[in-house]
Amino acid sequence: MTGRRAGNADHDNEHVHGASTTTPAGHASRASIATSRLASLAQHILPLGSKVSGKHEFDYVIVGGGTAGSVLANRLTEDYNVSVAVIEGGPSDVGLDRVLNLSRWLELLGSELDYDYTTTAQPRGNSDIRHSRAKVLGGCSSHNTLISFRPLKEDLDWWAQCHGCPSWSADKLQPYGDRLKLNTVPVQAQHRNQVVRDWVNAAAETFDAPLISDFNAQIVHRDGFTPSKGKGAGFFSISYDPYNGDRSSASTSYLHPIMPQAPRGARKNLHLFLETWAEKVVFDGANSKRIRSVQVVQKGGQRFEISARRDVILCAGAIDTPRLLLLSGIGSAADLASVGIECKHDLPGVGRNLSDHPETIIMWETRETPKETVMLSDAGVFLRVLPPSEEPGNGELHKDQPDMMMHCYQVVFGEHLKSKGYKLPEHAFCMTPNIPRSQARGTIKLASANPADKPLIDFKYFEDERRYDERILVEGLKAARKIAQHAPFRQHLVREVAPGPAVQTDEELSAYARSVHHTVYHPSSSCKMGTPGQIRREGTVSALQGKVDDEVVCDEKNLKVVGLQGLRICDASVMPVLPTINPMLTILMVAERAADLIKWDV
Ligand SMILES: Cc1cc2nc3c(=O)[nH]c(=O)nc-3n(C[C@H](O)[C@H](O)[C@H](O)COP(=O)(O)OP(=O)(O)OC[C@H]3O[C@@H](n4cnc5c(N)ncnc54)[C@H](O)[C@@H]3O)c2cc1C
Repeated sequence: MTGRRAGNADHDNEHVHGASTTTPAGHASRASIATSRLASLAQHILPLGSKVSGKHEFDYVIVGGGTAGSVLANRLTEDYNVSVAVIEGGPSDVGLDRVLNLSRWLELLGSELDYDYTTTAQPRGNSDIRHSRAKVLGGCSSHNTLISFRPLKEDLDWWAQCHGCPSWSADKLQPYGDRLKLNTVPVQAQHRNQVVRDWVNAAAETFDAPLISDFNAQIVHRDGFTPSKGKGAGFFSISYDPYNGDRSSASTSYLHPIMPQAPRGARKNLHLFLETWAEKVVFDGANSKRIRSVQVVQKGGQRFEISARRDVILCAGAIDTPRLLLLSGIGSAADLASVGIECKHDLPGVGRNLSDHPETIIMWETRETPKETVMLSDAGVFLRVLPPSEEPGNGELHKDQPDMMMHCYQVVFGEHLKSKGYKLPEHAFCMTPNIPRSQARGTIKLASANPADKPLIDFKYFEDERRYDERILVEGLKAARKIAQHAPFRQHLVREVAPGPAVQTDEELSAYARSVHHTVYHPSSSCKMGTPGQIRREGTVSALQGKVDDEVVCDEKNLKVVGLQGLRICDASVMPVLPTINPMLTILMVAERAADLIKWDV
């Protein structure tokens, strides 16, 4: 099995396509469709508070029914006097087994439910990475692996102390983790196989790292990785139903209970525009700094505007939120001019500061593939591989925190090995060292003024000034080899397939690591929040430190786009830097807190 497979024909979701794209204008024709399911779906097309005269107007318009968007849609509609529209590019996930069954996640990559972005050429990295981004209700939480970590205290305090975000310190954001609706539990006993059990023990014993039985309990209640100085190994916590393997995604947790099929029926103040693409945000004719509506186009080609009495909230993710802003004339005036778009609001930070967690891979041939698993990558290890003095920028805060993390895969996870000429075995075990605090910062720019053209995504992998990123991967590969020597785990391994025993020096390991590297699929920070006018305390380019940070896109107090009214952002793009851990729960928590800020209209 490689990382990608073409998706099946989507016969399992046809029942939601038509109804889900219904608009108020199309109400009568849709209601006549002769199925009770569609009739019930049609009920919530006339939300309280909206005008029905063919004009689509709501209190809030959320662009993107993904991870963060689902939380906001739920929380804002808790007040039945408030109407909310969600504009989602993909279909509903209701009834889609290959989405709802977590073990089938690999089938979704590269399918029609994936925007499947590519990158620009990466001179120091791998130019062949395809960045999956889900095109379905629930967004990436509907096709990811649902590994679920609460953020480290040190990461949130880093936002507060070093990145101009005092409102998002650990004491302010961490309590929102207790409010999350997902069912997050450590991988259950029936899903733990002997190979991964042996690997977890080998990792812990090799590095004298504690065995962690519940990562989130450790992070929230036991001082995280501080007592072990950045080390820990264990089975992950995953958001799933251990009984049947179903996803517990943002959609199943926050939207399904308030959609028409829910036992208690739909919230009538929630309107889902599915398979509807937001092309741009539209300025108010009478106020050049106020956003009035969103121009959308539906699958059938119907184009119209959806207006917000209060706010448009962009939740389209770290790639599509900056793309949408740029297409709307909000961004760097020079960059917009270069593609022939009139600049309506000069905001240079849009699409800058793009970050990711790059990972590399080391693979061994094994004799067989174990059967028990949640989703093929059930455990991980955190380590400290460089001395604290090497920690870039914020050494004090992160001196006792991990600087390298590895997932394991109990299958042949070899997309980039194959394309680089490695012959892949039938059975394999892989370790994938990644860079929790990568120093590379990239950009998202438009290729043209045509909204249909995919953007130019340049992560600038391994271009950081200090070459910190590649050193973490080199040390990660060495750590993986040490784990592989530990009994009884080593008895599962036949031979090292990639990079292979001939690759030994740091230079060789770095060249290999970078040539086959992949992504943990965590693009973020491309419309970062901060304090307008803040001075940069740290950054990857030393010459910019001490200068006013012109990359702030939204105000950390309220997530409003700097200099505009009626426009907020809430998704992975606002995090000023990625947290050390896999970010989904952090993004959900940001959305939970954003809902409060919006309700209180800060
Ligand atoms: C394969 C994969 C595995 C991952 N595994 C994990 C993991 O195990 N643990 C973890 O913590 N993180 C994981 N991640 C990362 C995590 O899922 C994402 O960081 C997170 O879900 C992003 O949330 P978001 O709200 O920013 O965006 P999304 O969840 O991507 O939501 C954006 C939504 O906006 C919609 N949209 C975009 N543009 C438009 C437009 N113009 N008009 C209308 N709709 C639009 C999209 O269809 C989508 O539904 C993984 C990601 C991937 C891709």
